[in-house]
Amino acid sequence: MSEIVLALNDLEAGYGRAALVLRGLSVTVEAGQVVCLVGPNGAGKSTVLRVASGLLAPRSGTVVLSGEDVTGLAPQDLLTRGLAHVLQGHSVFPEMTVAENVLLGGFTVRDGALLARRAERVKELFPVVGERWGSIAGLLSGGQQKQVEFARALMLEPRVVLLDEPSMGLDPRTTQTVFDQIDLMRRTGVAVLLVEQNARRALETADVGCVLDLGTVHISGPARDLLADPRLGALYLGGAARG
Ligand SMILES: Nc1ncnc2c1ncn2[C@@H]1O[C@H](COP(=O)(O)OP(=O)(O)OP(=O)(O)O)[C@@H](O)[C@H]1O
Repeated sequence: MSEIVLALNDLEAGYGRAALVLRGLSVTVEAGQVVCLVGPNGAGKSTVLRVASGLLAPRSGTVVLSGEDVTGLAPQDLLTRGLAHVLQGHSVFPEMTVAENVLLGGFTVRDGALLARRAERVKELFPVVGERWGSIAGLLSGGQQKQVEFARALMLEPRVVLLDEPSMGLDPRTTQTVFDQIDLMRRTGVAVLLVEQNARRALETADVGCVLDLGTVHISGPARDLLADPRLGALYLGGAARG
């Protein structure tokens, strides 16, 4: 078994005085593995990512990053420890250039030569980022902006990347590119925890799938098995499962 990079253990979390959204949820992600969370709207998928990245403190349970208990640390601290969160929707700074957006991701790197090497690496991984390096980010298409966000997230060479609905609003061809990039991240050894509405497409890319229901992991297993699981076919995959 590969190294467990991220372990979410028995999490309970919610917003204000409202009822708990997560009720004893546990998920682990290994190095070089894509784990996908699927489930109905409001199941708590984004909430899992918010707790993992420090945006929301859990009421109980732990977040363990590479063996270290990081529960309750701020997002900035988690980022410098190797956990990056690519939020839902577009989070590029539209008035800034692609270069400025990407280099922001390396904000803690003081060594200029190292920063330049990291920038070259992400340009290789995401060719469109290199091609549009000097362009104003807001002028790029949605799919291109998503790749700028991925590039920015990789500038600190994270061990784990949380991706919230990366294909949202993208056409099928661009969605394919985004999933190809997720596959590429995995092959560089990054652990990916992915939330996707497009459950079928996500499970086709993921190694492991977790179905959330009532604030906990209802079903989990190899993504390929879940794709063939009749319980999922009817509920989340838009019809009967393919055999
Ligand atoms: N900032 C917030 N304040 C209060 N309640 C919230 C907040 N964000 C989410 N919730 C509630 O928490 C529950 C889970 O939301 P969450 O966004 O995690 O679900 P999700 O599974 O990601 O849904 P979707 O697939 O629709 O994006 C929902 O009932 C939602 O209304």
